[in-house]
Amino acid sequence: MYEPLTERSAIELAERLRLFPEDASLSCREIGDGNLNLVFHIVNTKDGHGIIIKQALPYAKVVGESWPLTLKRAIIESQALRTFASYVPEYVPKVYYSDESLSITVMEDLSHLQIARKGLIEGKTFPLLSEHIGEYVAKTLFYTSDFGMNQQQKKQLAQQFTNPELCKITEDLVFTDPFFDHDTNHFETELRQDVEKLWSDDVLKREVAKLKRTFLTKGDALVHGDLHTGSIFASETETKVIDPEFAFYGPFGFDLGQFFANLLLNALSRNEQDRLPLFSHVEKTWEVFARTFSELWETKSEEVYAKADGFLEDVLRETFTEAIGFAGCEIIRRTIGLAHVADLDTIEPFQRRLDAKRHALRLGRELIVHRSTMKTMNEIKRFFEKTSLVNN
Ligand SMILES: Nc1ncnc2c1ncn2[C@@H]1O[C@H](COP(=O)(O)OP(=O)(O)O)[C@@H](O)[C@H]1O
Ligand SMILES: CSC[C@H]1O[C@H](OP(=O)(O)O)[C@H](O)[C@@H]1O
Repeated sequence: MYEPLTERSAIELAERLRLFPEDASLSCREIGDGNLNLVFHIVNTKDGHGIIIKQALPYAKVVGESWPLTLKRAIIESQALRTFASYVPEYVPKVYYSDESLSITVMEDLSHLQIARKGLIEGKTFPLLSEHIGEYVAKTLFYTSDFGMNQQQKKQLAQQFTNPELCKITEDLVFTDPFFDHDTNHFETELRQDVEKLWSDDVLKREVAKLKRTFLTKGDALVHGDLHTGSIFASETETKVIDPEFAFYGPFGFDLGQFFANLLLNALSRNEQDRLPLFSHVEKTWEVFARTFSELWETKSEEVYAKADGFLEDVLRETFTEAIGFAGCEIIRRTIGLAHVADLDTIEPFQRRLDAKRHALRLGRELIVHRSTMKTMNEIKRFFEKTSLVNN
């Protein structure tokens, strides 16, 4: 049954599904710019109305057929979008249709918005981004956790979202390969000395090992699993989170950590005077997350220990520490691992790019190693400045 779609067969599929009026005149373009999947944008040229058909390939697009990858990720993605929509419909695209045998999700066209990473690289700030993402993360985590849903149902949901192949990608590419001399890594020859220093840093490795263990074992809630700024569409007023094919039952701090890291990666690409909006986004995301999660905990939790003195504070503290450590791993892997980010890779001139990447490696390390002693999110700015010192 499965066959990769073409622009022609994607239009035929849209017609068969009757997603447009009978007299529509459809055009289609494959616009996928991610690492893994095909994305078809189909538009009715008569009224400009569009839809998106996303299809998984049986391999990782960025590497090719030599890296086979489960098609099951498409059904995980459509089910995750639907699950998240039940808690935060305003922050996810509508799913119109999905088909497991074709590995497709047909969804709302968000082309009126811009991928946040692209906008941030252009210097935009998206004023509501952190407020929206803080609320999105708080609600999706709380409502899918043992605090916000029936604990028996949670176990069933966790089973449904068992996602071993995609988790393995993260275990390798985020938590392992960048910290060893592995052939998936790639980086500028000029960074070799800095990278080798990292590979021989036993203090760092011990801390990354603990973070990897947390990722492997801690099933707090249904996490998005790949919440970087390329997975977020935004405008001045709207925010939508796409691409949850890495969703699984993971630690509370994971999505926050990925998001913080990608904000900081953008800050690393900017001149000093233009970084403040990114630090503000990090602080605001945490503030909104902690406030929303606490309100839900106090008003909606059915867990008897939710009322235990200090328990909420303990959970928030643990989430905060995890998020900072995960952010450090994500910063390092996006600098020297397999999957880079345009924020760093497009910095010109070359010397400035190298400086920013060295800064990224120092910042990532400090966040990982000192995560337990950090008390407030505004300390991230202090670490950022401390690690920018040229003679560091
Ligand atoms: N709902 C959507 N509306 C408009 N464009 C989309 C939508 N979903 C994805 N895209 C486009 O396709 C690109 C790749 O999508 P993404 O889900 O990130 O794919 P991958 O899983 O391969 O990373 C996005 O960067 C965006 O340009
Ligand atoms: C071989 S997958 C590499 C990388 O790609 C994923 O991101 P995306 O699908 O959003 O481009 C994920 O971050 C993986 O770690």
